[in-house]
Amino acid sequence: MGSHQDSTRDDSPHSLPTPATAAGRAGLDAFLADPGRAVVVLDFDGTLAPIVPDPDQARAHPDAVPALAALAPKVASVAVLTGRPAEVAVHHGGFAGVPGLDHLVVLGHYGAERWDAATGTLATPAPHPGVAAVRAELPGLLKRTGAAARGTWTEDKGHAVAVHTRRAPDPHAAFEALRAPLADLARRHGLIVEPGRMVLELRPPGMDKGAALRSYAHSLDAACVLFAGDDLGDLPAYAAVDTLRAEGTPGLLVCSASDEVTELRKRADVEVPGPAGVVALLAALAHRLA
Ligand SMILES: O=P(O)(O)OC[C@H]1O[C@H](O[C@H]2O[C@H](CO)[C@@H](O)[C@H](O)[C@H]2O)[C@H](O)[C@@H](O)[C@@H]1O
Repeated sequence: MGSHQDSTRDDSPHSLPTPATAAGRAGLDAFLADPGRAVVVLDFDGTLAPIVPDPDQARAHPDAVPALAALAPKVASVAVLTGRPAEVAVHHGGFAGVPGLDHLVVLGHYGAERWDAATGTLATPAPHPGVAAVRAELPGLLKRTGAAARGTWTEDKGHAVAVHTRRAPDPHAAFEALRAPLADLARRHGLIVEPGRMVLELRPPGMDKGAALRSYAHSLDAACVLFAGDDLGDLPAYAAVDTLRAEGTPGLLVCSASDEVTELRKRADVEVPGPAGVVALLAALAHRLA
C-alpha cells in the first residue's frame, strides 16, 4: 500500500493522511464521525517505541505519551497491545499516573495479560509449564548450536522466553540458524514460536493479538477500530480488523514502516515512518477532535 497523502496534501503538522484504500477511508470517516465509540489499539515496540539493540533500553517516543493523553479522553478507549509483559510496557512507556491516560489498558503477552490504569491492577495467566522446561534447556541448545557464540542472547519474560539476534554480527544468519532448533524445542514442550524483528519467542499457544483485539473491541461495542503495528506478531490484529470490517465495523490499519518487516506495508491503509510517524498521526487525530 503506502503512505498515501495525495497531491493536494496539507503539510501542516496536524494534517491527517488520506488512507490508500476505500476501507481505510471509511474507517477514518467513521472514526471522525463518532470518536466516542472509536477504539484505538497500538503495538509497543517499533510502533510507539523506536527499535533499539537492548530491549531494556526501549522507551516510548518522547511525543507518544502527550499524544496519547490528548487523544484518549476523546475516544472510547486507548489500549496498548504488546508481546511484552504488560508491566514492562507500562514502565518503558511511562504510562502510569498520566493525566488523560487514567483509563489506559495495556494488554501484555499478546493479550494474555491485562493492566488497567484505572485500578493499577494486573490480571495475569497461570504459568505454562513448558516455559520452565524451555528455560532450563535453552542455554544448552544455544551452546550446542553455536548460537551463544554467535552473539544471541535470551530475554526471560516470565510467561515466555525470547531469543534475540539483533546484537549478533550477522543477525539474519543467526535468526535463520535458530528457527528449526527453537521450533523443535517449543513443540516438545507445548509452546509455539513467535517470530519478530530479530527475535524468536517461545510462548504458550492460545492467545494472539487478533483474538485480543477482537475481544477488546467487542467488549466496548466499538463502532470503529484503529490498529497500528509494525511486526509479524501484529498480522493477526490486522486480520481481526479485516474481519470486523466484514462484519460491519469500520477500521483503520496503520503501519509503522521499517525496512526490516514489509508484510504490514502491503496491507495497511496508512503507512507512516516508524514511531515518530505513528505519534504524529495520533497527535493529528487528537488535534482534529479538539
Ligand atoms: O508486540 P511488541 O510490543 O512489538 O513487542 C514485540 C517484541 O519487542 C521487543 O523486541 C523488539 O524490540 C527490541 C527493542 O527495540 C529490539 O531490540 C528487538 O530486536 C525487537 O524484536 C521485545 O524485546 C520482545 O520481548 C517483544 O516480544
